[in-house]
Amino acid sequence: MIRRGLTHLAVLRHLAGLSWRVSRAGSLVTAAVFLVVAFGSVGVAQSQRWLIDGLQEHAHDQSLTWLILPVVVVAFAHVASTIATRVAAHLRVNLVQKVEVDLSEEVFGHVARVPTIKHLERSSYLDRVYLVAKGSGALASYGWSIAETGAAALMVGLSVWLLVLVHPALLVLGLTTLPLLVLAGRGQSALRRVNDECAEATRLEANLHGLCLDVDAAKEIWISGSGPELSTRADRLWAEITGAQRVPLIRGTLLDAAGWLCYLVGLGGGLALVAAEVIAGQIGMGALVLVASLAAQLRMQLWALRDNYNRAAEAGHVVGHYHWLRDYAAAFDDSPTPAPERLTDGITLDGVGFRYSEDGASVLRSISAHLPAGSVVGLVGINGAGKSTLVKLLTGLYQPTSGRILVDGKPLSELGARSWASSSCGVFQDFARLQLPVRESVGVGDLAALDNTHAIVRAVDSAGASKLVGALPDGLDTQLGTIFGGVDLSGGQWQRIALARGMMRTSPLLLVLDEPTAALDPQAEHDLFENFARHAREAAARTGAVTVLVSHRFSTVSMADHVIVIADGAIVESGSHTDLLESGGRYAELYATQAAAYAVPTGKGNPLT
Ligand SMILES: Nc1ncnc2c1ncn2[C@@H]1O[C@H](COP(=O)(O)OP(=O)(O)OP(=O)(O)O)[C@@H](O)[C@H]1O
Repeated sequence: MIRRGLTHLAVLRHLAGLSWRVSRAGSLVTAAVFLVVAFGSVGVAQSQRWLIDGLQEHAHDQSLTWLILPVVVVAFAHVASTIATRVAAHLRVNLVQKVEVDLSEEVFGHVARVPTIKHLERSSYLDRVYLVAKGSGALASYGWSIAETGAAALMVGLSVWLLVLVHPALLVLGLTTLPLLVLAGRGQSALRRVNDECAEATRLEANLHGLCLDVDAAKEIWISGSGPELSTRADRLWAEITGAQRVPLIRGTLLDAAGWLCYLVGLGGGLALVAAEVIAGQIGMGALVLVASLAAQLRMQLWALRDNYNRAAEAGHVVGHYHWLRDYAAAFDDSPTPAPERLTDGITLDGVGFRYSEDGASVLRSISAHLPAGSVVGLVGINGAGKSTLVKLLTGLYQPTSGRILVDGKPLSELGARSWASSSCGVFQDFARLQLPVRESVGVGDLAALDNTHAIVRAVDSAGASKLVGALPDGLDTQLGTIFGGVDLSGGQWQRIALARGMMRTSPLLLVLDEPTAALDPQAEHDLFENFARHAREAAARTGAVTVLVSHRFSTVSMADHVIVIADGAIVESGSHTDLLESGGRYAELYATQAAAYAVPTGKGNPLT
């Protein structure tokens, strides 16, 4: 409980800092106007009482000069309160919007700075990231919502106090406001719980609708005619979500109505009591006007208090998710030992096992192998054998569930995922099509060299993409992709751009090529490997880099120094291409099947050596 309170305080301090940073003057002026609003409405009621009491006191005076001051004060209080309320709302919205922009950047910054991908592949993590991103608007106004809740509570308190001054029994009217506040909060918190539970369904619904607008999915959706079905499924999900929200919404409305009923009974009783006192001559007419005026204001103040409280509670709920994300990202900040400058021994897999979730099946089992510094290692296996998963572990995107990976004898887990990520480069089978100008789409492969045209041209050349880029209307400055009015590329051309991106780093310790040539024609593949061979040799000479090559094409795999065959998550064979062919095992079997199907040439020339 105390820890939770401290967490909320820390987040509030952080938000105040953000607000101060985006606009000092705005923060100060908003706070000042906000105080005027907080005390303004009580001032209005009090000045009205002063005016009415004055009327009774001077009932027999001929001169009306005493009236000037109270009338001016009442008019001023009204005008000031109305203007200040509008100005405060405007200033607040303006300030909160600016804070929200910073906060959203921060949230996506946290997501981007996590060097692993578990949080992007696990639905429970994605739900929380989604809830933080969706709630950043509420979170940005957390401080103001609390302050406005406090101010509204103060106004309610002052109004009740003025009522008690008229007659102590009116305290009961004040007490009748409590059920309204307590009951309204209950309904909202039940709704928040349902929204959390529906986070996955909400993401799925948005995803299904998004598919209908996705240019890559459009072809399949159109040919299969699945568009209406996808839309129906999305609508069904939406109906489920709104159905789940219905019960807490109805419950909340009923509780709200019960709270207001309680207040109205108190108000009726209070007005009747004061009217009786006025008739009996116990108190003045001004008191009745004050009670009527305060009762009207109290209703507005209660609305404000309830709404602000709900907003603050909503933001407070997001704090938990926000803090989780911050902690999760910060856990990767410590890099006790940076990655070495170069590899001397290589990378060792020591009994590595892995499963994607605690209750899921083992995807890798007891993998032990040594990948010598400067070598090219091929990974072979049928679909789903575990090759890409092993690559994810080698690049530090996931931690092994059992066993360890050693880099020059040091556990990879101790190197710090970020440091190791910046020492790795590569291309993955599900490469990204970054719809940016070519120089950026390639340059982001090494952020430090993003403005280095020479480095970008070299990478484009290494990926065999010079001819492609030369033919584009603005060369390196050509915008890629049609979403932003640029040029679209073929699958193989996109893959070359991804390859160029993967070749931006010139001194990596680990090069990964996971199905790098799947979309390339045979000539392009041959050219690419000649270029790649040069890149790998240079990297091996400079840093002792290990190259891991995943491919279903045996003409490609045969270029590796060492081949590891994986089946059902375990190593079933390893050795050189020649040795494995001679041993007549699993590798030879797969090779023969492919040779029969595609007539693979049997030449053993290896451009990597
Ligand atoms: N993010 C994930 N969450 C859960 N299971 C996964 C995930 N990614 C892969 N798997 C499972 O892990 C197993 C191995 O997948 P992996 O992608 O490593 O195989 P692969 O050998 O690279 O296959 P392919 O040749 O088809 O690329 C498969 O059964 C797959 O369903």
